[in-house]
Amino acid sequence: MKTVVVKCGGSVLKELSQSFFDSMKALIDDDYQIVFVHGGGPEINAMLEQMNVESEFKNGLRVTSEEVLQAAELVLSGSMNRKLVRLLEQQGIPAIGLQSSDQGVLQADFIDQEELGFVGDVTDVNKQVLELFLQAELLPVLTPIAKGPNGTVLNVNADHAAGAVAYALAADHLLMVTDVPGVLKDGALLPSLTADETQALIESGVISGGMIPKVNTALKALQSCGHVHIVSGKKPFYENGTWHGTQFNKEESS
Ligand SMILES: Nc1ncnc2c1ncn2[C@@H]1O[C@H](COP(=O)(O)OP(=O)(O)O)[C@@H](O)[C@H]1O
Ligand SMILES: CC(=O)N[C@@H](CCC(=O)OP(=O)(O)O)C(=O)O
Repeated sequence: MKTVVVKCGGSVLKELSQSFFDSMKALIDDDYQIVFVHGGGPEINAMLEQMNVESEFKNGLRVTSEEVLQAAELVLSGSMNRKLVRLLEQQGIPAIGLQSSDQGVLQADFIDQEELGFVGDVTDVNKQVLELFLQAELLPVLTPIAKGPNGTVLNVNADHAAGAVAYALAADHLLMVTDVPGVLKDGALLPSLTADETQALIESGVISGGMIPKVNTALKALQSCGHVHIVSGKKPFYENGTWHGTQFNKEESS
């Protein structure tokens, strides 16, 4: 069985199109098993605004105080996870929502507690739990909240969480679904990128903001995962065995 890890950004969760779900069903028909990891950054921002709590990002990571962590958990597990599971079930795709700190589905360590607070990098994934659900033909839907050391709970960037899951499962494909058709340059889609080309686009500022953790995850994932794609959730991403969006390729050895 081939495995695809799908990361869905908060920017597009509300706008997933019917054609996106048709591509999901096409993958299932072609015998792929799927694990979902979702974000919810914009929704956490909205919640923090309502609470009058300031929030700051450093290198694409949200500085997470205890108060921010509570809001993030509330939004991610209480709202975004529920919405995504229901959407999948409405489409006839049996899914199960998992709060990833439970049973150490995701385990993480602090990145830099002083600088970032309760923010983690995934150190381990409880594959057994995921495999249990996959065997039962239930699509696991994971929050990017991890079990930290000494009873802590850590906020993980959802792109990084998806990369870690793809690595742990030795997934064949990592798909990062966002609100743009892929990596763009001057408005045009770049259908394929090597690591060197991607690095040059970051340095020239063509790739910026939220696209940076995404492409960095893509490059890291290439070390363990055969195929990495950034695609739009508003359009079909897989049709008749063909993948759309930007595909990342290992450098050709010279
Ligand atoms: N070169 C680029 N090509 C496409 N999008 C880019 C690029 N550079 C920056 N971006 C921005 O990255 C955004 C996607 O990242 P983000 O908003 O964090 O998405 P998500 O919530 O899906 O993780 C796009 O909406 C776009 O504004
Ligand atoms: C540490 C960190 O930055 N965590 C992210 C988790 C959600 C996320 O990554 O959501 P998107 O995929 O929609 O950006 C946050 O708090 O926003």
